[in-house]
Parts: sequence; C-alpha cells; structure tokens
Amino acid sequence: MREVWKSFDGLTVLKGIDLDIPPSQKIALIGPSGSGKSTILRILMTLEGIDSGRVEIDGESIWTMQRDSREVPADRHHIRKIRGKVGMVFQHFNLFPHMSVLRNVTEAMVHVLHLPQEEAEKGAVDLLKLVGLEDKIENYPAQLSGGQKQRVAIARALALRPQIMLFDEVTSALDPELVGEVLSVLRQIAIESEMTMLIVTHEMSFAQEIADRVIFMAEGKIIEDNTPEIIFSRPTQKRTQEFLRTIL
Ligand SMILES: Nc1ncnc2c1ncn2[C@@H]1O[C@H](COP(=O)(O)OP(=O)(O)OP(=O)(O)O)[C@@H](O)[C@H]1O
Repeated sequence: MREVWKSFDGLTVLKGIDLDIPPSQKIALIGPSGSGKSTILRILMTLEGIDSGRVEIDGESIWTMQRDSREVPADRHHIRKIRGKVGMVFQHFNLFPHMSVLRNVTEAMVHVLHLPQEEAEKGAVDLLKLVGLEDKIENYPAQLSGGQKQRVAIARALALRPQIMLFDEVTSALDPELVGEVLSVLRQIAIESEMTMLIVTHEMSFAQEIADRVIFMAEGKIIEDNTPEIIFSRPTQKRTQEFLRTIL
C-alpha cells in the first residue's frame, strides 16, 4: 500500500497508509477500535475501494491494469483475478446454513476453482482434518459450536488456495472457552504454511507468539511497525505504550 487514503461519509479512516508485506510473512495488526484495521483488510480483499494512493498485490495494482502499455481502470476480470489470490475469514463466520460442513467447503472449490466434485471432496476432507473437524463432515452449521463454525470458515477460505490470508478478529465473537481451539488452528497454519498472513487480533499473547512482525495502528495511521519482541517489551512509540498499558 502506498499513501492510501480512505474515508466514509466524511470520516477519514485511513490517512496515508504505507505498508509493504513480503511473501510468507505473518503479521499481526493491532490497535484500538475504529483505528482502521478492518478497513485495510477489506481493501486488500477488494471489498472496498480507496480514495487515493495505490494498492498492489503480487506486483499488480488492484484498481488499475495495463492495456496497450497504458494504465487504465481495472475491469471485473482483473479484480476477480487478484481477489483469487486472497482469502479472508471474518469475525462472523457466514456459513451457508442449509449446507453440510463438507459442502460449505467444497462449494467454492467446485464453482470457483472448477474442481471435479470428487477432487473437491478429497481436498475438503483434508482441510477439515487440518482444522480438527473430520468427525463433523456431515453436520450442519446449526449443530456446531461457534469455535467449530469458525474452523469450518477457515477451512472454506483455505479451500480456494489463496497466497494471502486475512483474518479479521476471528475469535472476537466466540465465548472465551472456544477461543483457544481457533487460535491453535491459526497457530498451526502460521507455522506450517507458506501463505502470507495478516491477522487483526485483540489476542496479544497470540500475536506475540505467531507474528514475524506486529503493526500498531491508531486513528488511521501506522504508529509502530516492529518485531513482536520490541512491541511487547519495549515499544518505541508513546502511543503504543499507552495502548498496551490499557489492554495488558
Ligand atoms: N462501510 C462503512 N461505512 C461507514 N463507516 C465505516 C464503514 N466501515 C468502517 N467505517 C468506520 O471506519 C472506522 C474504522 O473502522 P474499522 O472497522 O476499519 O476499524 P477497526 O480498527 O477494525 O475497529 P474494530 O477493532 O472495532 O473492528 C470506524 O469509525 C468505522 O465506523
């Protein structure tokens, strides 16, 4: 992201964001409510446009494309191609209630990736094993706990084989006793996968444990971008110190 500005109805929520994320890096994005964390994720997922600046994913600008050696506004095909590189898991899991767990995961594999049903099912079973839900394959979302639903949502996002995964406060809507099971799935993915991961979280010990890098935002700006060790033991910015003091 270069000099990205974004406002909603006159409220400026991103104020010149500059951010480079190398492939495979695991980043925790922290900061007070309303600081613009989700907006950054939604922009990267192409769910929101920007007012000014530039956003590139895998070397390609999201909102513009090259045609006849000129840069022109992106068409739907270009945006869809970029979106295919990115997966996102939301706070509310938004599973399809009328579909089994297995079908929630295979649906996009068949319709977006155009995989044959059998191959999709095999891949979905592997992913459901990864998130510890192989025994729930035939269940429906209403028969699952919040933590289980969120693990299905994670499997569903992984099913599209993204290079980049965005997690937006995926444990915030869960009862406290269900948070651990979702964090342990995320931890495992962070350790084992080559995917780039950008994780908005209020779970500071989790951020400290899995992130290569922690970014602290406040009021639409990146205040500090540092290693977990520095952020959590000797942050360089007063604003970071104040935030951590209020929540730790
Ligand atoms: N679609 C929208 N329309 C109007 N205002 C919006 C919209 N999306 C976000 N906002 C506002 O933009 C600001 C930043 O929101 P954002 O969700 O990015 O913050 P956040 O740091 O993720 O906060 P939280 O930790 O509470 O989720 C907030 O004031 C929010 O109300």
